[in-house]
Amino acid sequence: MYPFLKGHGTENDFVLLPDPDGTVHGALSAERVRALCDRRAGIGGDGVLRVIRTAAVGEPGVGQDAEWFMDYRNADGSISEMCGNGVRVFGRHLAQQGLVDPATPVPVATRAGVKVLTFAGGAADGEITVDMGIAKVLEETAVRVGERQWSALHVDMGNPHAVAFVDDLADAGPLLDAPGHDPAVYPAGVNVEFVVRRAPGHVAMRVHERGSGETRSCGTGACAVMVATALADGAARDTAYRVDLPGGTLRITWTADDRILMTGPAVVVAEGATDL
Ligand SMILES: N[C@H](CCC[C@H](N)C(=O)O)C(=O)O
Repeated sequence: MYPFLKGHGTENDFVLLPDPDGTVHGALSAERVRALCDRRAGIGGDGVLRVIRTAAVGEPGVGQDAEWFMDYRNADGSISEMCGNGVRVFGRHLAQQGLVDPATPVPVATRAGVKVLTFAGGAADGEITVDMGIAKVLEETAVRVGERQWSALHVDMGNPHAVAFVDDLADAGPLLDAPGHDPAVYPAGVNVEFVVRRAPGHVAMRVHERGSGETRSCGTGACAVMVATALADGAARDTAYRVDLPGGTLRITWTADDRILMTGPAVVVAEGATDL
């Protein structure tokens, strides 16, 4: 048996695996990740967050400029560079375990670089703001669901996104299969977001995540949505956007120095042991 915890950020939920020195799970197989995320035969989750010291990772490009590394895996076992909701839950766990001090900014290493977390409350309460870094705005592309097609904007938040504005969030129907996309634009797959405007500075979205299917929320996706909307609106920098998702609300700002700040909740709901 080995320990796990369960947590979520706006109902994007994760299985956390404490593995500080990397000796519990070794390479952490895709098969184990799938078993853990299985909502019937396993614990259930949109992904796995392995909690490992950066010094124990040994992956190229994972710098030593943060003590902890978030080893993120999608529910299908695939690796992604970054998870916005996940990094807030990751930080909540570190603070609750007394492994970091929530009174000061907390750097977390990821495959998309170091993200710095700022806690509004203490270790166990209050929202968390993540400096998500610089958004890369790339080309116009398209996504297809069934017979429908929409133009979309390719935004890179460390992971790939296609943001499509729709008239009604139901237009995309039951997002059971991955929306079609141009493999030349997204050779490693893509997270697809459908957005409607609610009011100035206020949008609502649904998301089909690469490697996890439709989820209740996607932090990097909400950032990509905010960037696409702010560009379309011609919004000034430092304009705060409210992004409503099926699982909750995130607040996102594109700062004057071009960084994306995302603020939202993070909760650890359970802990246990498993031999999955
Ligand atoms: N499925 C995404 C990773 C998780 C992103 C999402 N859960 C978030 O909160 O950013 C991908 O393969 O790029």
